Amino acid sequence: MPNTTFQTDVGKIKRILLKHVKDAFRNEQQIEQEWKALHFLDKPDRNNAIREYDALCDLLTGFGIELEFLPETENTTLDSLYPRDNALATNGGMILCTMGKQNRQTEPEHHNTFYAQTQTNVLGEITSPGSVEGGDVAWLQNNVLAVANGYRTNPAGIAQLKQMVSPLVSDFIEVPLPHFRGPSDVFHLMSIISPIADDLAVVYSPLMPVPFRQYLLDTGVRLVEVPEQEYDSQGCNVLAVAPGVCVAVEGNPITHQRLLDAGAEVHTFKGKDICEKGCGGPTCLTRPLEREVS
Ligand SMILES: NC(=O)NCCC[C@H](N)C(=O)O
Repeated sequence: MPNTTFQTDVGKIKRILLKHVKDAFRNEQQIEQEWKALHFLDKPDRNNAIREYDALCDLLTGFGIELEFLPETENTTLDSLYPRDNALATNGGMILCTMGKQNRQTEPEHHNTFYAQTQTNVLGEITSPGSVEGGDVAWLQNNVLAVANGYRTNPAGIAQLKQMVSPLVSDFIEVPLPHFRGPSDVFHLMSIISPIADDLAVVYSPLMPVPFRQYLLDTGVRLVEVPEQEYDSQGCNVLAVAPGVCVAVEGNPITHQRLLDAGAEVHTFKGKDICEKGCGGPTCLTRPLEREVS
């Protein structure tokens, strides 16, 4: 029997937490009121977003993944579509985040309710003034946790996280992020890397700190480079549903071909209204809860 683990971003996903777009984008009025303030690139079309989201759910179900859904909530914004950012998965339990983006502060409490209802263990919570967003945290091979230091995840949050996970990890790597487009932009660790298998990752090298990129190479990770023209269309944000098996948003043909050339399997979905406009790819849309050790 394969073992379950929470400390990988590439093991075969057994159970995943989502927030359906019909519940995150509750109605036209909410979309109209929020999209500019949240820095969406354009106003989402709710009906098309629902079609795209249902197709993504079908794709995930096709891999035998058990889907769980956060409920509709009055006090969350369009950004609650991206539950990866609200919580981290560890073998000691889930860690609730404190969001760096002010308009997302209420999202983690709904994860807490869900975890209580489903008897999912919670290890702890990042508390203010610390902030950590799940998109800034990735598991690498050999139980190494990489955490970005940027506009969404700050040193106080990193210190809390480090203390919480120290008995669970073999190493804890801090990755300083550049300013790039500034604090209003969404720029996470997973904007520059998506682990695909223990020895394979999709990366956007122009924005990677050299020591982090070198660490990956030194530990035997092959890098699939995202070209500049596919960065804004979430080319670098790819969800591994099993080692070497990827789910990616349509429209990044160069990255996808490079993944195929590296021996990966690529499954695409349409993400104009659920990915591109809100600046969140498939890793952001999903909070894997359990994976299998490969
Ligand atoms: N992990 C991610 O990259 N999440 C994307 C979140 C997008 C959302 N519009 C945000 O600004 O937080």
